[in-house]
Formats: sequence, structure tokens, C-alpha cells
Amino acid sequence: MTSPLIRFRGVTKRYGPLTVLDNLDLDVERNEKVAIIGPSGSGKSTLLRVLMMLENIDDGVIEVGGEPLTHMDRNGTLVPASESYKRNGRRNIGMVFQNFNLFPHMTALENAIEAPRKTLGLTKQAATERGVELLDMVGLSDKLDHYPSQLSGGQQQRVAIARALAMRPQVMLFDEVTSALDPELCSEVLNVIRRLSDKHDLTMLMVTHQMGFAREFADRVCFFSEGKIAEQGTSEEIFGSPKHERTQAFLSAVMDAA
Ligand SMILES: Nc1ncnc2c1ncn2[C@@H]1O[C@H](COP(=O)(O)OP(=O)(O)OP(=O)(O)O)[C@@H](O)[C@H]1O
Repeated sequence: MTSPLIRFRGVTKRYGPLTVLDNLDLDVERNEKVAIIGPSGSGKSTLLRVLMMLENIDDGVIEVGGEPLTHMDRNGTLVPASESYKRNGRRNIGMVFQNFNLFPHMTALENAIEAPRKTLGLTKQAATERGVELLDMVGLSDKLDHYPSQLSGGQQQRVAIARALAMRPQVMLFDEVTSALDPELCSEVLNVIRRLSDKHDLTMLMVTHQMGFAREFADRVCFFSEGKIAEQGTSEEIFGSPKHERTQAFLSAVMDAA
């Protein structure tokens, strides 16, 4: 049996007195597509942020490809990873955020390739070729020289997806990537994610409030409640016959609101 690509064991994250991830265990297999759903404030985004090493954890272990992201000192105290270790670890993981976070003074092409060009030490020409290929992949070949202000929200989000792919990561994290978009622009972003999922070997974790997409996209759905996975299973299991009363209450509230 192969070991999971991503492994959380006993992971706890606190903000002051607030425990946001509570002794959490999670395994994600290579190429698996996992949707994370659950109420606001239950720790879903924090799960992605600690995996991306944007936040340090307080306890437990996170491993990617068998490599721990955190270390214990001789006394068993967690030592936060160094900035260079984090930069290196992040090469393997691309993350797309709700609010695109593009540089306003850079074109779509520059946004897609600037960071990886520096990190990977690519020549300008090699970086441009890679950027053109990535923007083609997200359907923006005709917008290479456009600045973010000249792009729709959906197009900006697709540039952000191209940028996250630039390092050829094994893992892609999507944090509510359609929440800031008008409904008609959501589908173009979800279509890009669908295509990526179909055509590329990528492990994907997606925090989403779009239950329809989670249901269709995910191999596995994890329902979060109070910093723990209250229930997980296939789309059919979670959406078809949820067992935990909190999952049932959440899904019926979401379906009523839709
Ligand atoms: N930097 C921070 N400092 C203090 N508290 C924080 C910080 N980031 C998140 N929190 C708190 O941690 C809890 C979990 O936040 P998180 O963003 O992970 O929830 P979520 O499940 O993704 O919620 P939502 O669906 O609303 O985005 C919330 O109560 C939030 O207010």
C-alpha cells in the first residue's frame, strides 16, 4: 500500500484562546480531489493555510510526500520551520485565494510568471514560454498583456490559477475561489478547475461553499465542524445520506438557502 501524499496527525492550531484546528487527522492520497465543506469559522481555510505554511501549528505533524513540514526539538517542542524551508516546501504546493491577489502593475503574463521566474532561475524567454502556456491552459491566450484592472474577476482568478501552477506543483489548494465572483463568472473558473482535474495529475484540496461543484468534483468530501472533521466520505455518502447530525443540519440549511 502506498503512503498518503499529505498526512495530518494530531494537528492543533490556536489563535489565543480559540482552538481552530483541534487534534485533526487527515490523509490525502496522490491525485485525490478533496472538498472541504462546513460552517463559517469551522477552520476550513486554516487547514489550507497551515498546509501552505502560511501559519504555524501548535501541535501535531503535517507531512507532504513523507517530509514533515514541522520539526520537534529535543524537548518535544514544535519548532517553526525557517523561511527558506517554507519557500522550498511551497514549491510543491500551489494555492489560489478568494481575492486573486494579483499585482496591479503587472500584466497577466507577468503575474503568471514573475515569482516562479525568480525562484526557478528561468531565463526571461523560458519564463515567457511557460507563462504563455499556462495562460493558454486557463483560456486567456488573448489577454497576456492585460493588466488586472482590464480583466473581469473570473479572468483575474484564472490568472491566479495559472500563477499557482507555474511551479508545477503536485498539490493545488483552492480557498473559496469563487466567493468574490458574480454567479455568471463562477462557472468559467470552475470549468478551468474541472479541466485541470481531468487532464493533469494533481492532488487537490478545495474549500468551497458551492455544494453542487463539491458534489461533482470531489472523490471525497470532508465536513468540518469546530476544527475537526465530523464526517467524511464520497460525494454520494455525504450529500446522499449524511450520518452526523451536524452534517445533516448544515446541508439542509444550505439546500434551503439555495
Ligand atoms: N489570524 C487570525 N487571528 C485570529 N483568529 C483567526 C485568524 N484567522 C482565523 N481566525 C479565526 O479562526 C476561526 C476559523 O477561521 P477559518 O478562516 O479557518 O474558518 P472557515 O471555516 O474557513 O470560515 P469561512 O467559511 O467563514 O471562511 C474563525 O473563528 C476565525 O475568526
